[in-house]
Amino acid sequence: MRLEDRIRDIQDFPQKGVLFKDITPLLQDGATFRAAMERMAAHYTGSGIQTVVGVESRGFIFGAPLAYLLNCGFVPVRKFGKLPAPTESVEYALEYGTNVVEIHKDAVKPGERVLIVDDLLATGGTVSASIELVERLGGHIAGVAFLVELTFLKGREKLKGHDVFALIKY
Ligand SMILES: O=P(O)(O)OC[C@H]1O[C@H](OP(=O)(O)OP(=O)(O)O)[C@H](O)[C@@H]1O
Ligand SMILES: Nc1ncnc2[nH]cnc12
Repeated sequence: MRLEDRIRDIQDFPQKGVLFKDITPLLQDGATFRAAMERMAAHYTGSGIQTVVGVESRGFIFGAPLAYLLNCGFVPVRKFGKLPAPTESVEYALEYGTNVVEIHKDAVKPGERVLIVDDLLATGGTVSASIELVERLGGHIAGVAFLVELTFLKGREKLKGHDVFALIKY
């Protein structure tokens, strides 16, 4: 099964010049969504991941089932102002704009082996901010996983020293 057959290109979304990779057709097809989750989980079986961190909002779609398959807890990294308890915050730049992400201060314990998950790696700003949040709490980044990597945006260069895995590369 070719996962990329169920990812569609939308030109000039959300702004002119951006070729948007739309993952909704993949999610819509149960067999393809399951195959994607099982392939991602297989990559981390036996790697000792203790917690999966998913990045709002598309990272939640992949992070929660991955945590379930790996028998781990799930921790949300959320956009500014959404988490109710005390948080750490980091500002970052996106392919289109800037944003702030947050994590609950008590969400990760020092030394915990954390896997960060998002749907897509573009410039790497979002995931770098998420790594910083986890590291401020003393967590160990055991891996960073994506459904899609846009290699031409060179986000991987921002993630040097980390184990980066993507199921589909463009
Ligand atoms: O590598 P980067 O350049 O940081 O871009 C990748 C990020 O951009 C998208 O999220 P977006 O902020 O559009 O939010 P969404 O998940 O709520 O759609 C995507 O889901 C990643 O989180
Ligand atoms: N080109 C793109 N397609 C889908 N999601 C994105 N997030 C950042 N850049 C993106």
